[in-house]
Amino acid sequence: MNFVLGTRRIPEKAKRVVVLVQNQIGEARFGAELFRDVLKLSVFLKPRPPPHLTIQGMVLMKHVMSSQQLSLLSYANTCMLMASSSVYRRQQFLIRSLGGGIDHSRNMQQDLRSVEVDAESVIRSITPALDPTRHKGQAGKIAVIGGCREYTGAPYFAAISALKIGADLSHVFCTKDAAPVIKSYSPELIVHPVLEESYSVREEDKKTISRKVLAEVDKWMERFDCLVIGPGLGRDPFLLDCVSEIMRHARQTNVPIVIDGDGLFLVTNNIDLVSGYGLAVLTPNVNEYKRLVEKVLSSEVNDVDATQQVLSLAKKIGGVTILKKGKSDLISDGDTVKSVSIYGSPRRCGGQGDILSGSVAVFLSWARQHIIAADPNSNLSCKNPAVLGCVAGSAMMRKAASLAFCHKKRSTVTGDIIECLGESLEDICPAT
Ligand SMILES: NC(=O)C1=CN([C@@H]2O[C@H](COP(=O)(O)OP(=O)(O)OC[C@H]3O[C@@H](n4cnc5c(N)ncnc54)[C@H](OP(=O)(O)O)[C@@H]3O)[C@@H](O)[C@H]2O)[C@@H](O)CC1
Ligand SMILES: Nc1ncnc2c1ncn2[C@@H]1O[C@H](COP(=O)(O)OP(=O)(O)OP(=O)(O)O)[C@@H](O)[C@H]1O
Ligand SMILES: [Mg+2]
Repeated sequence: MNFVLGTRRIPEKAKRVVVLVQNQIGEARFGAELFRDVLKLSVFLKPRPPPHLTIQGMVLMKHVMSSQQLSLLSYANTCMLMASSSVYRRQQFLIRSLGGGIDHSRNMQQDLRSVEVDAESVIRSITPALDPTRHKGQAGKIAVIGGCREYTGAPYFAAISALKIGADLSHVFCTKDAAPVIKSYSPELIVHPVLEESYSVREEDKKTISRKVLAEVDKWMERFDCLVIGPGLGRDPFLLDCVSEIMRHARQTNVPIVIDGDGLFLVTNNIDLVSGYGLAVLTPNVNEYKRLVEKVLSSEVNDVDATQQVLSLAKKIGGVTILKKGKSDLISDGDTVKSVSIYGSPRRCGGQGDILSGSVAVFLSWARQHIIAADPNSNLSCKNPAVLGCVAGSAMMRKAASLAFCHKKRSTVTGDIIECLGESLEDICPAT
C-alpha cells in the first residue's frame, strides 16, 4: 500500500513512503535516507513539491507509527525542510504540538546529529580557492605506493582520483613490471618503477635493494603532502618489508599516510607502524575491518554498536583515524565519531575504495593547510585534518558514485565514477 506524504487521502497502514523533496538538497536527501534506513520504509524521491504537503503527512503519520518512529520521522522531516526555511517554523510548531514523544525525539535528534556530519560544509570550508597567485604544487602533491604484477588498476584509480579532485601532482611508486602498464593508462601520472618483489631479488641482494628502494622514495618524501599506501600493493613479504621502512620514514618527516588495501594487511600484522601517529588514516572495507578488530581488540565485529567499536579501535591504535567503509561510512579518531550516509550507489564494482583513498589524501592535505592557515572565519568544529579529510573524501566519493549511477545504471564502472568527481565537487564548491 502506498503512503504518500503530503496528500490528504492517506491509507492507515503505510508500507511505502513517497518523499516529496527538492532532491538537489543534501539535507533533504539525508532525511529521505533516514526514512529508508531507520523507519524501514521504501522511499521514492519526487522533486519539487509544494512544501506544506510534508507537514500534512506528518500529522497523519502519528496514527500509524510508534513514538520512536515518530521522533525519527520528525528529525527526517526537519532535515528535508532545512532548505525550505519558509515552512521550517511551521514544521517545528507541528513537532512540538505532537506532544508525547517529543522530548524523547529531541534526545534522539541530538544523538543522530552528533554522528551524521554536514560533509558538504566541510568540503566547502577546506577546498582552497583557485587563486592565480598560487604555484604548481600548492594544491597538493600526492604519492601512491602500490601497483604490482597482479594489480595495476587500483594505484591508477587512487592516483588519478587525486588529480581529478584537484591535486597538482600525483606520483605512483610501484614494481618495475607494473610501471609501464600504469604509465600507459595516463600521461598525467608520474610513475616510479622502484619496488621489487621477492621473485626478482636474490637473497644476498635483499639488503642493498631495500636500501636503494628507500633512497628512491626518500628523495621525494618531504615534497609530498600525503602518501596513499596499499592500493594494488600485493602481499609479497620482501616488498612489504620495504614499504614498512617507507612508512617509518614518512612518520619521521610528519607526512600524512592513508593506508588501504594490502597496506592494511601489512599494518594489521604490524600495528606499531601506525600506532600513535595522528596523521595516519586507515580505510578498511568490511573484510579489512574484521581483520583489524580481531587483531587489535581481540573481538568480533559488533554491528549493533558499530559507533562505539570504531571509537575504541581508533583509541586503541593511539588516535589514528579510521574510516570504516560500508552502507554508511563511519569515521573516528578515538575522540569523536562521524558518519557519512548521504548519496551513494547500489553498484559495488571494485575500485571504489581506491577512488576514496586518493580523494581522502587530497582533502586531508587541504584540511591541514586550512587549519595551519588558521582562518578566523572557519566554522569547523573539528580540528583534526585526518577526520576532515575522511569526511570530505567519503562524501565526494559517494556523490560521484551516485551521479555516475544516474547516468550508467548497471553498467557503472569505476572509471565512470572518476569522471563524475569534477562535477560533484563543482556542485558543492563551484570554481569561480
Ligand atoms: N582493478 C584493480 O586493480 C583493483 C585492485 N584491488 C586491490 O586488490 C587487492 C586486494 O583487495 P580486496 O579488497 O580484493 O581484498 P580483501 O579485502 O581481502 O577482499 C577479498 C575478498 O573479501 C571479500 N570481501 C571484500 N569486501 C567485502 C564486503 N564489503 N563484504 C563481504 N565480503 C567482502 C570478498 O570475498 P568473496 O565474496 O569473493 O568470497 C573479496 O573477494 C588490494 O591491493 C586492492 O587494492 C581492489 O582495490 C579492487 C580493484
Ligand atoms: N552498501 C553501500 N552503499 C553505499 N555506498 C557504499 C556501500 N558499501 C561501500 N560503499 C562506498 O563505496 C566506497 C568503497 O567501499 P568498499 O567497501 O567497496 O571498499 P573496497 O572494498 O576497499 O573497494 P575496492 O574494490 O576499491 O578495494 C566507500 O566510499 C563506501 O562509502
Ligand atoms: Mg579496497
